Amino acid sequence: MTSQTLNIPTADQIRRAPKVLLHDHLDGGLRPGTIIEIARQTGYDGLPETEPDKLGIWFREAADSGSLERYLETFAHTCAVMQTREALVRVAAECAEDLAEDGVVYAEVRYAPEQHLEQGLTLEEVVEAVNQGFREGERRARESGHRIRVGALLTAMRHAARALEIAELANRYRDSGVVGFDIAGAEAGFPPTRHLDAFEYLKRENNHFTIHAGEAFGLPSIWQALQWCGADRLGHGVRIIDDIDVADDGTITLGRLAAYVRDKRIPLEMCPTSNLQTGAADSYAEHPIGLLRRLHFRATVNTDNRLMSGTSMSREFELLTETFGYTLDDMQWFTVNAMKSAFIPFDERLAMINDVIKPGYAELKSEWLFRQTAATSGSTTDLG
Ligand SMILES: O=c1[nH]cnc2c1ncn2[C@@H]1O[C@H](CO)[C@@H](O)[C@H]1O
Ligand SMILES: [Zn+2]
Repeated sequence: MTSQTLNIPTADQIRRAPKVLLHDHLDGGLRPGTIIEIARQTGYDGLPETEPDKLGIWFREAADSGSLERYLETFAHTCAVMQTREALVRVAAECAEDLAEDGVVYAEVRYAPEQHLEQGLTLEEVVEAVNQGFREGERRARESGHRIRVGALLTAMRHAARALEIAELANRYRDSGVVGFDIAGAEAGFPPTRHLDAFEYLKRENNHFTIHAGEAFGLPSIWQALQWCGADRLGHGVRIIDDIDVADDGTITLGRLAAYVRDKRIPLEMCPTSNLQTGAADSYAEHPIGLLRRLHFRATVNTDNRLMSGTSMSREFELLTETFGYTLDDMQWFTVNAMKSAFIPFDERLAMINDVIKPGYAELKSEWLFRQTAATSGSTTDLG
């Protein structure tokens, strides 16, 4: 047996390993208890449950519908309690804290400012409140011994018509906590080219954006996102699998689009559990991430919506480890892929890889080596 096949991480090692998250929705990751408290404070009486455990289960079950449209209906409740400055600061701070606690060292967290204006906040006030929350959460995480950096991605809703306005907002705050732009929401019937003006604007500004594509709709959506809109990354992108042919004898042939995605190292923000819930994949074992990793696509692992999917970065890696037998080396590969694909400047990404990620994994691997040596020399030392 080689070390490759042996250094499968334990759940505890997965949690302690430095992780990088590129695709996480702020309004998809609230603590159930927080939703209940803010609903009480602000007089929102539409919650389906008023006890935290039950509410958490309700979100997971309601999101487990097999359809993206139904999955998205659950966000009405989280957005309803994210309409005041105080609520946004709190939710963002808790998001940063929760991610740090889970071992995430760098995260890009997205939300749609246009969904937080119901009680009179302006777009700018929304962005500033969320930024304040992220800074507060980073500080609290540091105090409890965790190190995390969080950048915001501003999302425009693809069924609406505010993409250019939101892209301009992202550009205005690019040196103050906002690292890029995204579009989200129902995919079928809302092609990314509807928002071409926003993407062209951002390109002229040398700014960065990702596009949810190839989740609930197939190759045409991915093709438009890349070749018409010029996306730097793909949110999900799982349907790229439709352009990869695996013959009975195992021969693999990439179509032109899949070859382009791999050749150009286009990052795929993959979210396995979310994909199972919306019907974009049938099981973990059949999730395209297995094949895409083997073919060396620039695949990354993400949570999408921790509340609706009942997940975390550690949980996603545990599931992948159980399914595909991934080792610490695989986990490091996904993590370095993600860090390389982040929207912060190159020198800062490099510093994260060299100063945080590589030393973190080296330490975990040395624990494993030490345990192997102890085992072969008959020692019973338990390294915990
Ligand atoms: O997986 C997804 N696909 C498409 N849209 C999504 C997904 N998850 C969340 N949102 C949408 O993005 C908005 C801003 O965060 C959320 O309110 C939700 O409507
Ligand atoms: Zn998403």
